[in-house]
Amino acid sequence: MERKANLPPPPGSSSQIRPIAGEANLTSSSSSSSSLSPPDFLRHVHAVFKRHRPLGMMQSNVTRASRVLVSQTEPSRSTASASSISRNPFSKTASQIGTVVRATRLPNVASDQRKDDAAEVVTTPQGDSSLTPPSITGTITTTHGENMSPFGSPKGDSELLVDQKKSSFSASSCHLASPHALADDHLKKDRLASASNAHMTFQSSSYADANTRMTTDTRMDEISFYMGSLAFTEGESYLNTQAATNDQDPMQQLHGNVEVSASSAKFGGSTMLEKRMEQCHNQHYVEPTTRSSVMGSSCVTTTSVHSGPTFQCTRAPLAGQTAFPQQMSSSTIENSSDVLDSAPPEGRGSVMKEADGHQNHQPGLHLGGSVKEIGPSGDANDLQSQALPANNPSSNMDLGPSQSSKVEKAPRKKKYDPDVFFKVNGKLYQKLGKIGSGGSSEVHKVISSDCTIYALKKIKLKGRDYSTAYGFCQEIEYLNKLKGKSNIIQLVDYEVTDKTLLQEVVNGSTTIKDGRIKSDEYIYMVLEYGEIDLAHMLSQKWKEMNKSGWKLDENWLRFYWQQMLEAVNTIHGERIVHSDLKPANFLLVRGSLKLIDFGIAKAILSDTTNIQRDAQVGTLNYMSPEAFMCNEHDANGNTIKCGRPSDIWSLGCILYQMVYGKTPFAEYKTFWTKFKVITDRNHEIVCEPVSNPWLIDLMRRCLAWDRNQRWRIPQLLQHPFLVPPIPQELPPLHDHPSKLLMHQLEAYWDDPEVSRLRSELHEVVAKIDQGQRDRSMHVETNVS
Ligand SMILES: Nc1ncnc2c1ncn2[C@@H]1O[C@H](COP(=O)(O)OP(=O)(O)OP(=O)(O)O)[C@@H](O)[C@H]1O
Repeated sequence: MERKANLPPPPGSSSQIRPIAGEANLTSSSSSSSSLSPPDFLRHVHAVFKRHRPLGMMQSNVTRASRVLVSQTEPSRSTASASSISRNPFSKTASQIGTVVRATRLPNVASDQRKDDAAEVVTTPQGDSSLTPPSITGTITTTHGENMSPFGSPKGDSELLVDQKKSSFSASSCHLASPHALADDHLKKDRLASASNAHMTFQSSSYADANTRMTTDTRMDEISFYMGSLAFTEGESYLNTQAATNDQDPMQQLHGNVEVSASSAKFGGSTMLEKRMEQCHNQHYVEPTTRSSVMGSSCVTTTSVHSGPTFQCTRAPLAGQTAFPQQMSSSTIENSSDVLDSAPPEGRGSVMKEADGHQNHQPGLHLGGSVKEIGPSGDANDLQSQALPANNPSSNMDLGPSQSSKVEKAPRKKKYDPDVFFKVNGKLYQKLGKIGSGGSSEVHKVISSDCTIYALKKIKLKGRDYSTAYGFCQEIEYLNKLKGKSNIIQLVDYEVTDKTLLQEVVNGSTTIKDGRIKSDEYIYMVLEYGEIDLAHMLSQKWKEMNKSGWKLDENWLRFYWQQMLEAVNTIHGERIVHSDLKPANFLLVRGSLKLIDFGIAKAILSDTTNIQRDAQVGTLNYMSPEAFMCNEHDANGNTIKCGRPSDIWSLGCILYQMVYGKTPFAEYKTFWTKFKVITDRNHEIVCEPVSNPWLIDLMRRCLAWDRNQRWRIPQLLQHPFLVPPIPQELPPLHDHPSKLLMHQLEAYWDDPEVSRLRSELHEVVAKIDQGQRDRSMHVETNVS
């Protein structure tokens, strides 16, 4: 993004994670923010206009393993099989899904072949991206002493977001609510700003940066800091569109502002709201409105110069809720110009909808929350019922009786700056930075109008043939199938912009055999956002270990290994083989690993049938022998197929990497040397001794050359490395620790090294026993 440099810096440096404030901090930050006097506040605003924010660190520096796409060896075969079955990737039943066979993903091998060694954990990561933010709980005390209970949210960052918003909200409510009860400084602020006719609409959210997360103790001065970038950056489109509202009906503008005030006033009292409503209706004047907005990496800010200071804040909807009634800031934006739709994103997808997804707004939801809250009568429903018909953006303006007499204007064509926003199904997502890219896609961190952070995967279709593009859509199918599975990244929304492809997908067949997509078409996928992937975590871990000389942390390993197994078990249970398991495809989301990237996943036709690939794909360092030889024939003339065991092999490679810091075939640098050694059944994988011999056993179970010898996930979950055997007989507690140790060592009876240690220990224990006997005899003698 060309405008990166103009954004303010993230809340912490790229290499630091700011500590998350606890409850006390939240409270105090709320109040501190609210106590910032207007001159201070404005000074901060001015000051930050001069500051710059490097966003470059949003993009990962860690080199990653990349998938290799090898040209289809037997395309006709797979095509044939595909043609005989339903190929609708959006079909819902397991049997239908099982019949889907994907077309060759990328026809051009050379152009898509990527570096494959990059994921070695010793690569230098972006140093600061490995920390997992703790989720925040606690209550926030508003300026009115209300305790706002924390929101538990299952969404990516929403816990943090919500808390931050509440924190900001408390600051905002102090301006609007119960003006009579306001502290002097608040009154001064209000007057001062009113005198200058400065209406400031403030919308704030916090969310994680790619590398650091904004803590909940963000103060008003920090928030104003972020506001600084608004005049220079992405907010331009807002600025323009918001400013364009000057030609709107003045009453609409007034009502828009009144509504904001009112919504905020809800939290503390309505006196000021009523006064303002009255003022608006009686005076029939309007100030020229100038607005600008920015969403920096940690804050969304909207300012508008209008009448009276108003701070407002949104709260992100939680899963299961439709929208927050307090979603006023986005509503305000929507009021005047381009809309950040406040409708909850869950469960929407364009592919099954009409192709005109862009116009498929849900106007009732733009201001639904606010309208409910602020009917002049005070009845939450009276304005809701006045919602204008769909696709009429001005419906959001329908805020009071005075409007009904106005002449309706033609709906304004909504514009947005594509450099700043992505639009998916009519919903805008502001770009916050690129967080990754793969062979066929780029992934951006984005923020929605409800201040939720998402990852937006954008797959470029231009130049692809239709069958390849159709294949891309399968990722959507799998993610839909895996909806609700806690260890799989969740798909929130998606859109296929190419109408022909869309039609193909809806029809469930690729009728267009030839021809490429010529125009700029994309597949957009809005995904739950992951803070860091396992590749980064590993490199961070190894850096720490190298620095401190620590040995492998077995419990750390167990913790994540088990989660990886469970995630893969989930997809295998759904008859899906991932086919591209590698550390970069495990994302940490709120402390748990989740599986991503089903771009080359395959459905298993039945439990007894393996997948026959139409292309060799995967990431070389993690590719199983059979993946290299897929579609070839073995010594008995059988076709070599890939299935669940192929994923087990990849898991074995990841485990090996976690243990040794490199993949088992890392030293073989070229494709051909890798191919040769991996497909050689006599090649012995070197496993250096480690402190826990079960670990070596575990790796061997996963990396058995013969796929039939590899353990399945249920077995792996019971492997003694994860579930250490409990000694049959526990020694009495008063026994010497050496005896306890001996009992524990008995669990490892088959390890020669352990049995040597055990016999040594046995001698020690015998001596201890003898010593104890001698001592007790001595005591007895003395006593007698
Ligand atoms: N939901 C997400 N949250 C955060 N980061 C993500 C998310 N999805 C993807 N990424 C980042 O983007 C990178 C590329 O995404 P993904 O693997 O889905 O794309 P791809 O084109 O299939 O890549 P590849 O060809 O390497 O498999 C990931 O490695 C990860 O770092």
